[in-house]
Amino acid sequence: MTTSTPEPQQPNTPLTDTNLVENRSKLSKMYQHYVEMKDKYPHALLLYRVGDFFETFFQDAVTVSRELELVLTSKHGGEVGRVAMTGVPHHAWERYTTLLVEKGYAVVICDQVEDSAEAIGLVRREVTRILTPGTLLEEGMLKASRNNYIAAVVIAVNHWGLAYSDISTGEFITTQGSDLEHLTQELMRLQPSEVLFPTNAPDLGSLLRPGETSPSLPQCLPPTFCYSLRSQVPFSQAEARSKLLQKFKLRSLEGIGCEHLPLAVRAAGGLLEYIEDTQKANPVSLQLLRTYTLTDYLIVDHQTRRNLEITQTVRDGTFHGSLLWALDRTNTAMGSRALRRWLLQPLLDLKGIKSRQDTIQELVQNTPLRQDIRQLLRQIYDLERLTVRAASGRANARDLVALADSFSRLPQISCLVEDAKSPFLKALQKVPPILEEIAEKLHAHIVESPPIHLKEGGLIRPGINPLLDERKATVEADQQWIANLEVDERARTGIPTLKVGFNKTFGYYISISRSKSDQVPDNYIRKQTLTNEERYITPDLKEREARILTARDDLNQLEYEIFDALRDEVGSHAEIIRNIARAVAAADVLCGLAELAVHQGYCRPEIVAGREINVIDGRHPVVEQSLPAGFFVPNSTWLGSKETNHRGTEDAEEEGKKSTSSPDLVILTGPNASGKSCYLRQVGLIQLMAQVGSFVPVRSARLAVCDRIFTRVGAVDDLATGQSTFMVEMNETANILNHATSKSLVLLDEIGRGTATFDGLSIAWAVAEYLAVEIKARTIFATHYHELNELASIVPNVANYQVTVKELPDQIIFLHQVQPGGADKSYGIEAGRLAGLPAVVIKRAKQVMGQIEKHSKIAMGLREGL
Ligand SMILES: Nc1ncnc2c1ncn2[C@@H]1O[C@H](COP(=O)(O)OP(=O)(O)OP(=O)(O)O)[C@@H](O)[C@H]1O
Repeated sequence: MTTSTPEPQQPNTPLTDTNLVENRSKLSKMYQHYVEMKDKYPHALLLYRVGDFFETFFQDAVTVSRELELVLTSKHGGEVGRVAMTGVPHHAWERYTTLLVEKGYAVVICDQVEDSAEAIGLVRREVTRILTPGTLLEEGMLKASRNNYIAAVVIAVNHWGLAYSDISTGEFITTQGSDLEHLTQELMRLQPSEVLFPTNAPDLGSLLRPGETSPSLPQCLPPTFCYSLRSQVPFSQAEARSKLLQKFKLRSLEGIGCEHLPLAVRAAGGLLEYIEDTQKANPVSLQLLRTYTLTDYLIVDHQTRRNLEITQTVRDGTFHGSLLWALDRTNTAMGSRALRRWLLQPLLDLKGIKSRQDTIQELVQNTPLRQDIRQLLRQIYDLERLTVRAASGRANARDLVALADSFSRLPQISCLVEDAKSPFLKALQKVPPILEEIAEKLHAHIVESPPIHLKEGGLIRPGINPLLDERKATVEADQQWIANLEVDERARTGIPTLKVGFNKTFGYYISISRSKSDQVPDNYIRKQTLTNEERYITPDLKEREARILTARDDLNQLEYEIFDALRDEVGSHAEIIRNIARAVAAADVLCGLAELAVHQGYCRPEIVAGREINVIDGRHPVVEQSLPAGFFVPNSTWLGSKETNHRGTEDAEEEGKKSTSSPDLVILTGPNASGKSCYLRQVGLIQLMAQVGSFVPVRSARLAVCDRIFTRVGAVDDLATGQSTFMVEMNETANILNHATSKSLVLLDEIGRGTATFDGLSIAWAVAEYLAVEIKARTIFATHYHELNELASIVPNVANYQVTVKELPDQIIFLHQVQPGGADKSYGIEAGRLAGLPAVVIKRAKQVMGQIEKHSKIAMGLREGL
């Protein structure tokens, strides 16, 4: 972000930059205060409360007017003349602020903190909240089905620390690593809305919007995120550590696993300081910090996540058509967020995978149990976010009723799972009794449909607080007196059109048409004359009115205090609620996966030791759902097994008994659009789903756990980094060859297409050979280079498969079947014909191909040492 020297302005044009105010004492008092506040937050937009509006002035007014398409106007700012101004109604601040934050701005809310009627001189205003993309808590600003992460990064040479939090759920996690590439990958997994980075650079304090760069940011930080450049101080080891100890009331960080991870501690401490700084009046309630290690999870890098379309499609970035879309049958917002997290972080740990599988299996086998739990889950609100709102004093009465309603469902769920055997259902067998007590109390205290506003009464039921009831009775009696007044006075005065009314300026009044004003009794005091009516008050009426107004204020205050105490009580049990919320979220994910398994015919994969990937009749979970039922052609996969190989052919049972080994690397050929990419992704998705603990779209499967899944799919120019198609392809391939192990699954869809045919073919050959011979990674290599089929005759752990088509005289029928053997034709010219290339071009292409085939003889031969 750059700051430029402002241009001098014409004398009569409104000031659009605080830096243009040469003598601040010439500003009126309110603007002097505004400018003082603005100095403290030069990189944020300052929304300043003036009466019923939040107003922005000077440069902020210009920005807000441009970004929100609001009228830019001006106001008198004292002796300096007019000042640029854009305002939004105060009750709609959330809507406008959300738009600004979504555009990557930080917004500072400077609100009135005293009643303007009681203020002596300038109304006191203070910063009550700073909103940045990563620190949102307001319900309307967050997406229910995904976490809103804020991350902090500390880099020391080649090592890094990364802490992240979703303050709307209280999740707070840290880790440390030694390869900057891993840091990039973690950030890409998390997709944080904001990343803090400590620096001493001059642009300290800036919030860089996506795409904006700064020399302070190291290359490994992807430019697609918002970055907050923060001071180094809170990120220092001493500051950060003591901040964490103090926050979590600990004597050492040993118990949470990061005492010896200085970079993780620095990132977490710096993040905590920022979170507290932005929340001001209502400190956020965070869970105890947790430490994790990257090696605890299956590594799925960003390219692979993208290629396998885990959370969004490659083509247009939509959720519809992604794996998450195909698998999500959850019934709660917590479950939906958890499923996303699980898919982005599959497991390596066999025990973890099996306990998820056991739970799904129990739910698949017990349909009434599954359906009853799902029915109850639908009635459970977002416990995670509601709890944070209660604990940070932000929940309204509807939030507390939602919590109470949800707590009341928990004992019903626990009854349902009373006899359950699997770990995730057992976790719901015991509901902490305190939650039932809280639910009862909340239901007893708060009315069934409370209003949104907390300070206007109508929250608390009668019979809860004698003082409250007494005051309510007095107000009601006085209101009744006023209600009767109209009837009584009509009788007394004999004026049938007499009315009692109320307005904000005069309060209650008696209205009489002017023609009858001569019949007005002596005790009426005239207050206002309109065209056709006279308005009067009486001392009695004013006395009642004063009593009602004061009593109503007291009443509302008392109701608020009772509510506030209830909210605090709920907040004080945040930890207990969170534990149950976690259990509910997991149960929801697993119920959803079980439901999916039943409806889509998924099976439990057998997770085995070793390197085997053995799938009988696998299907692509997303493509299958997009096609009419029964249209998807299942295909089997056999990789990496040294022993029994049970194949998915007709005589599977027979073959299953044979003791043959399956290849490590498969060369997959087949015409365009025959289904190679689909098959490749299907294998990756089945493996990933299995490591999430889900059932998978197969007839049966034996799968060993992978340490990483790599994909290299398609060819796209990376315009953002200015890299050519071929360079992107080579970078990705290099990354695979440098990191894959014999426990990895590598899925390659075309290598070497972006360069001259022979260069491309040579690279493809060498890459395949290296993967099979040196790394022995389980690999499927889809290619149009049939020459690669020769590799199988030279290298023993390589096999050829093809996606078959049926060739008719004037068309090709796609069978989408993967079978042993290599395709001898690519049908590329045929595909061109189908796409509508002119007949003369097709004819000529066939001639040229004939010539090339006649003269070309490529002999790969043996690699040295083979
Ligand atoms: N097993 C299958 N059953 C039914 N339809 C399939 C199957 N596999 C693929 N398809 C359909 O065929 C279309 C083309 O598949 P895919 O993109 O995988 O072909 P491809 O061989 O990779 O083509 P290209 O070589 O041009 O990239 C898919 O969009 C899908 O609808």
